[in-house]
Amino acid sequence: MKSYLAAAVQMTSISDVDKNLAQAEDLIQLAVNRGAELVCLPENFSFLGDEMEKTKLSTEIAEKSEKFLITIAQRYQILLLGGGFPVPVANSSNGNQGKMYNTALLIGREGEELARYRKMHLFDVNLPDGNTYQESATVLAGTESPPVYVSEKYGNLGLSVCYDVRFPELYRYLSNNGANVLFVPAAFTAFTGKDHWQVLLQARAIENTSYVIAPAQVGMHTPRRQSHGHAMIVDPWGIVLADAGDRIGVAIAEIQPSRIDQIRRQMPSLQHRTFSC
Ligand SMILES: O=C(O)CNC(=O)[C@H](CS)NC(=O)CCC(=O)C(=O)O
Repeated sequence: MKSYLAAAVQMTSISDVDKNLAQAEDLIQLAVNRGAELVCLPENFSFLGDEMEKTKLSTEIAEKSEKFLITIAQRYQILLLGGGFPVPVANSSNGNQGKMYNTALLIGREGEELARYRKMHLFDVNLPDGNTYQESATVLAGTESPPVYVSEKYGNLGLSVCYDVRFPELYRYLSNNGANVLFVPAAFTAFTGKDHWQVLLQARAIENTSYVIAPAQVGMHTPRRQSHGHAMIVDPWGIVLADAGDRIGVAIAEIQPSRIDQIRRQMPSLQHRTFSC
């Protein structure tokens, strides 16, 4: 496997799907012009706004998001991760009427679906800044373990979404299943992000001796909702290779398979595990 460039996109999504997809394409084009072969979009890339509006529009958002990912992956001949968008729950029964899965989708260069993951951990948290988040009001938690897409060319790509990053067992599962590049697409809050975001990403990278690619939302989405930004790529030693800061843009870094092998030799902690819970 040769080295290649990966990009973590940082954008400010709002409640206008077409505008968001146009912004996403601009940033993808920027990344491709700089040589990226794997491009990752954050959670809520196609819609970030009122939860009720999201529920109402979920069929349209899902269709437009999937079509966009397929078209753009083919157009630019890249691997493209859509880091999270709502997909209505099929055959919903009893309490699940009208709910959706927060879905991440990885698409290949020919527009083929490579992996799909439904966010397992839902963000139901009251923050001290007065904001309350109740993701489970509109979203159903996924019940299938996250996938690892095994690729000769790009490494073994493990999927996750945002709040999942606080649950190290999910990433241990991914690395147990061969993952050495971990995706953490996010819309982290400004409040939690300033203290937790980078630390959590570096921890997941170090403890799994894996690359972490973390695209992010940034700035104000609604008058009350602000995201932390700092889309980044972390190497398997925990070093931040690229950080998009607090503006719209892309974080680009080289993924080197030889570096994964080298660090796993230098720090063989994955081989020294004795404890299982
Ligand atoms: O609210 C929306 O509009 C869309 N949903 C999200 O952005 C998701 C679920 S609420 N956000 C997170 O998971 C933030 C996690 C986080 O910030 C942390 O773990 O600290």
